[in-house]
Amino acid sequence: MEANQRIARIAAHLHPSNVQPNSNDPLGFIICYSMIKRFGGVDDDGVLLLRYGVLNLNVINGNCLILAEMEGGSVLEQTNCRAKGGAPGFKVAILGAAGGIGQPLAMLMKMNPLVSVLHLYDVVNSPGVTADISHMDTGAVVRGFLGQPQLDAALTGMDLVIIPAGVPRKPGMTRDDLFKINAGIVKTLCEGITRSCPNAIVNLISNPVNSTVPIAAEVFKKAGTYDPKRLLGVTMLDVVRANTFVAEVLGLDPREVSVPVVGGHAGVTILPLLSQVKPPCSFTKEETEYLTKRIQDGGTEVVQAKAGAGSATLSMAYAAVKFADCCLRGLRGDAGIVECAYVASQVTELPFFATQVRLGRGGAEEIYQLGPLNEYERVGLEEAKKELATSIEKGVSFIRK
Ligand SMILES: NC(=O)C1=CN([C@@H]2O[C@H](COP(=O)(O)OP(=O)(O)OC[C@H]3O[C@@H](n4cnc5c(N)ncnc54)[C@H](O)[C@@H]3O)[C@@H](O)[C@H]2O)C=CC1
Ligand SMILES: O=C([O-])CC(=O)C(=O)O
Repeated sequence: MEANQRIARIAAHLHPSNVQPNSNDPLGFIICYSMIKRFGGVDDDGVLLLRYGVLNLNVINGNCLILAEMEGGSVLEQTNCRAKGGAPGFKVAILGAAGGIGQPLAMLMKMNPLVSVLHLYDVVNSPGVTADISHMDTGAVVRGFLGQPQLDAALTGMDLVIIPAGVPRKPGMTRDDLFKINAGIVKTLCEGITRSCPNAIVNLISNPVNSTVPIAAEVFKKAGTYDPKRLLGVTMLDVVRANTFVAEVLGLDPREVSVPVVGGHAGVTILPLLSQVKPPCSFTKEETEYLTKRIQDGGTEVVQAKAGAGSATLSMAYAAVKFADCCLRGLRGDAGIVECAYVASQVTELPFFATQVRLGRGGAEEIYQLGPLNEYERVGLEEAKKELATSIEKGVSFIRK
């Protein structure tokens, strides 16, 4: 029997969750190691013993094997397949999965019933995080990917890519101070997306979001894969904070409060629209000033409290999952999902702006206008736009230069 026929026969006997096509080789398959063992095991020389005969395999330590080009020596690669799933759902990749945000985000996404496959990519420690999270008895299959050579494999076939990769702030820094390092990281990761999953929804967390989203857009434009509806800067943490702080002032449960936060994600560009809070309410001048400042400085509050050990990670992971879940429900076709995000926009004269958007199968399918603003918010809007314009231009010229 031809080697490829034998591989196909092995594959045919496995549950679909244990076998998938190898995107690098049309005749190859990726098969879970545990299944290989069930079919007879691999001896010390890497010979796979099967009912159907013997395949010579070059085993690389790991849990998952890629079978390809079986004649004239085999090619196997590790992809760290640990769990089995098979439930219908979406394929999600987290880039920067071993970081302060990445780890709790990965854990929470593993708990999300809409996720069937979870790819965890980082340049360090992703095998450890993957092994750890893969023991959770939830449905999603988890696979780990380490370092740039595995970026494309991490991204292949993904429906949603969440990016918390990059350095965080230390006290005294602005988010813009992170541009130098994070701009290049975001560029590299987005280039991977253009190659491996150009139709995926992208949730960009890496700071400075006001600039990294324009960077991503330029990378996608350059590759001819740009769909503005599918690129979303994550500003959900501003909304989460606003809901919490407003609820404190009003003496309400934060889950009952909804505050639109528009503009961008840094300092004065974070503009909470307190005149549009639900349930409808009013604030004194002092309350308005206190709340606006606290929401705008929420990130700095955490950076200072962590005193050099990074910025918000746990609340950010919570916010990222809340937002990702909305994106997945939108992809599923659920109606009426509206959240704030930093997107390509015509709401103001700026090319990017955060507002409420309706999430659907295509991503941000509808972008809502700002609605009526009071005088305090109109002044804030002008200030926000000035700073945003500079940050957007900085991101665009990073790629165009
Ligand atoms: N949008 C938002 O609301 C928020 C954004 N952030 C931002 O998120 C980013 C990550 O923050 P943390 O998780 O606290 O930082 P962290 O340093 O704990 O984790 C970052 C991870 O990114 C990885 N990484 C670095 N270069 C990479 C590359 N080229 N490819 C893949 N992974 C790479 C690192 O190895 C590390 O595991 C920061 O830029 C931070 O400012 C943080 C909080 C809120
Ligand atoms: O403040 C930071 O550097 C991290 C961040 O974006 C936030 O917590 O909102």
